[in-house]
Amino acid sequence: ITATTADTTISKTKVKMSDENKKFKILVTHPEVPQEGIDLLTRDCEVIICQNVPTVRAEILEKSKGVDALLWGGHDALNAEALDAAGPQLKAISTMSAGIDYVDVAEVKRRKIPLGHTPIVLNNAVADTAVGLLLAAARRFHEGRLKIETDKWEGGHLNWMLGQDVRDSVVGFFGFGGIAQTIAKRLSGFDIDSVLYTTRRRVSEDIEKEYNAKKVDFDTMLSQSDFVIIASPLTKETAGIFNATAFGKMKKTAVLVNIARGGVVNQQDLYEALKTNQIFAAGLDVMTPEPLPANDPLLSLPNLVLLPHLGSATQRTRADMAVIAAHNVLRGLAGEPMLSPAY
Ligand SMILES: O=C(O)[C@H](O)CO
Repeated sequence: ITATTADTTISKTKVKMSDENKKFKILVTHPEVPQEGIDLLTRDCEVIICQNVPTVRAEILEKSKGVDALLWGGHDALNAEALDAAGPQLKAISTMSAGIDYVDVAEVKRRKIPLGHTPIVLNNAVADTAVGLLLAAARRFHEGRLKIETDKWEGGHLNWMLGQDVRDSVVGFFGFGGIAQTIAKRLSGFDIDSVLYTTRRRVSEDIEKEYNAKKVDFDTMLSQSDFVIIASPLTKETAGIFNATAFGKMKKTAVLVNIARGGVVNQQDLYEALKTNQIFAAGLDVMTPEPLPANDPLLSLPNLVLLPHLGSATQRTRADMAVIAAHNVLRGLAGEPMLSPAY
């Protein structure tokens, strides 16, 4: 098994018993963690599973008391309070997500607790979602549906509801890790011209060559891209970076896609940019807050395609995430390096 392909066959990870020859105790904080992951944990350990959906913090804190490991199934804050509730015997934690913006990583690190997460196995599913949003926004799928619903289908025109072409376009990425590269791979099949990317570190020359990609600064990426795809983690540095100033630098024909975290975008500024046609359209899988209330002004925009954070939501991907998270936890308990360590 590797972190790239979650193989659900029997793993080689063998968990040693603790000193007292008792089984390690693991809390799974979400009742819907796929069985494939639970099966791995129950082979050698005692597993406690929280019962509430959506998760109830009090239940998680109560049940985590005295456990050796946590499989953190939801996006609840994983902070000092949660670590204190578990107690000093806690030896390993894994989330079941790629993004870990809800984890106080510094605090986990300070306590020297190995922390894992589940990137890579969701690259394909999230990239599919990104391409879907890009096409839907560029070709006005949501607006088209609204036209039909409101009896405004204007037959007979040649220039009605024209969208943006993907072929020969320049695609800009904010963040160019595994998910972004998987999106670029898919888009190369749409005959795009080139990729511009903004990251802290340059990717390898081989990767640049493969995707005809060039590292540029943020402003250049914004001003020269026909499509701008946000694929970066949410950090202090990236929070709200897509604001009025950024939208002002983008082409009027540009399409924005966000499959990362809602907090990277200043949503009020995005609303204005779409409402005033400063940019052409946007497709968001992530927003602030989640769930977005049904009366949010964003829902009134015809040039905005919205999805309720479905990026990694396929059966296979969820199962893969559970398997990787389970292996992370088991390896942490065994004192071995995790499959995908978060730090
Ligand atoms: O970060 C992730 O893994 C995705 O957003 C799904 O939670």
